[in-house]
Amino acid sequence: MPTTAAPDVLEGLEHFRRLVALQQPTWPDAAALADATTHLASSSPLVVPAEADLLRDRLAAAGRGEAFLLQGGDCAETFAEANADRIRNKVRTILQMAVILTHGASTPVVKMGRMAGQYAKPRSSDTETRDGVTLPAYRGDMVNGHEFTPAHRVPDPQRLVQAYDISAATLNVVRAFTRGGYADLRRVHEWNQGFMQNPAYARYERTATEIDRAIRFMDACGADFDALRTVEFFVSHEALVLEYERALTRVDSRTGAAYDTSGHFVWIGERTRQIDGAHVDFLSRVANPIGVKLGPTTAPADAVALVEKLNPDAVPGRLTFITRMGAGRIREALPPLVEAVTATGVPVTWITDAMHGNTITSTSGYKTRRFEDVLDEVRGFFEVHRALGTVPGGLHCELTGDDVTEVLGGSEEIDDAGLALRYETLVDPRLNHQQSLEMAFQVAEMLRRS
Ligand SMILES: O=C[C@H](O)[C@H](O)COP(=O)(O)O
Ligand SMILES: C=C(OP(=O)(O)O)C(=O)O
Repeated sequence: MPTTAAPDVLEGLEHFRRLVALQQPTWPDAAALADATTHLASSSPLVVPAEADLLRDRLAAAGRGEAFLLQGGDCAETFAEANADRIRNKVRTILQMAVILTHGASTPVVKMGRMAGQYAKPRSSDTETRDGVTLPAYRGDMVNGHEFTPAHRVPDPQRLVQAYDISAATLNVVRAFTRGGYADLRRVHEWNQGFMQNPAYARYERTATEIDRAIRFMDACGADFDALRTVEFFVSHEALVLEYERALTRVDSRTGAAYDTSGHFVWIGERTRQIDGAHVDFLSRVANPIGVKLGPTTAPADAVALVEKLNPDAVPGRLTFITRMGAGRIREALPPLVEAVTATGVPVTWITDAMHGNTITSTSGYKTRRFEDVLDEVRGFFEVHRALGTVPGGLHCELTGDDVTEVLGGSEEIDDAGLALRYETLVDPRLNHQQSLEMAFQVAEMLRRS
């Protein structure tokens, strides 16, 4: 990775500091922050530009309807859970969903984790109050600790370094699982082991058997299966804490362009997508494929302005709009945006985040979502694109590979009381392993029809 760059590129990467950056931690110690970012700036990149370029091509294919993006992972990764078992469970869930989608809809699936960097969260409120005590809100392990004590809630810049180190270790495990034989399609049955006792798993098992039979047939015909041993797997996170993203941005000697090497794909959240804000400015200057979340209040003119600023050269795969409207709003809110953006002639990949517009509080007080609402938003997303003749390019989900009980419904019918059994997320509720597979079966049918 090169260290030299045209001065205007480097200067441009600092411009965000003159703009309003929402949702940033209030770091109490400027010198400690400078130490941490200096350390990060001299550390190795987590991903390299060529990988980001490859992903851009894959997302361009998804935007044309020649592939489908599956992006999933925790709402907020935690340092404590960055162990091989949890990482494997997440990777396996995404691989299983991808198999279901590929098999069900005969479409190549681009696999991407919300992983190896998803350590910072925007919050509705800067503070949290419990029993009369008010402390800074938890903003993700990259910023402060979840434990409700004054010491844990103070933003600590050393956490930026820890986030980098743990992301590097996570990526190492992800690369080992996806390239070292675990992801070999011939092991499609093994991924399901121990999960046979409910309808989603039984249905997965039937899919796996069909794939197995096809592979054995091709094997008998003398096909070469080396390509099945590894899968392409990309990592992504919300580019929220700009000190972290800036410190990991490097200039590519091949082209002189800047790349944010903290992940293959980074996105701007619904709360930080202001056209004249720091986040949009910073990501306009890196060459990675990037995303922007669009919520139900997005005006068509806002979406068009984002297209013009973030993809001025109309590069296919450069810009993904991740819509998160809510099941009740998507059918009205999405069409004007798609129409306005389509009229610009700039290629954009549209994907649905059917989680963030559907958050409710259960009667027992848990932040949750109804599986049926999530599914209905995905349905609405497909309907809108089908009606407009545009392409539903992918699915963005908060999910985990574990048997948590955070989202209501699904074939196990998690109810209000059931939420208490294994509610582990630190911020937003995730689909569990089984709900994720159920979702994939439903989406495969929608994709096949579209
Ligand atoms: O996943 C994201 C959350 O919706 C976001 O961080 C806000 O959460 P909050 O409303 O609990 O602060
Ligand atoms: C905060 C998130 O989403 P949004 O910006 O859409 O609210 C998220 O995806 O973690």
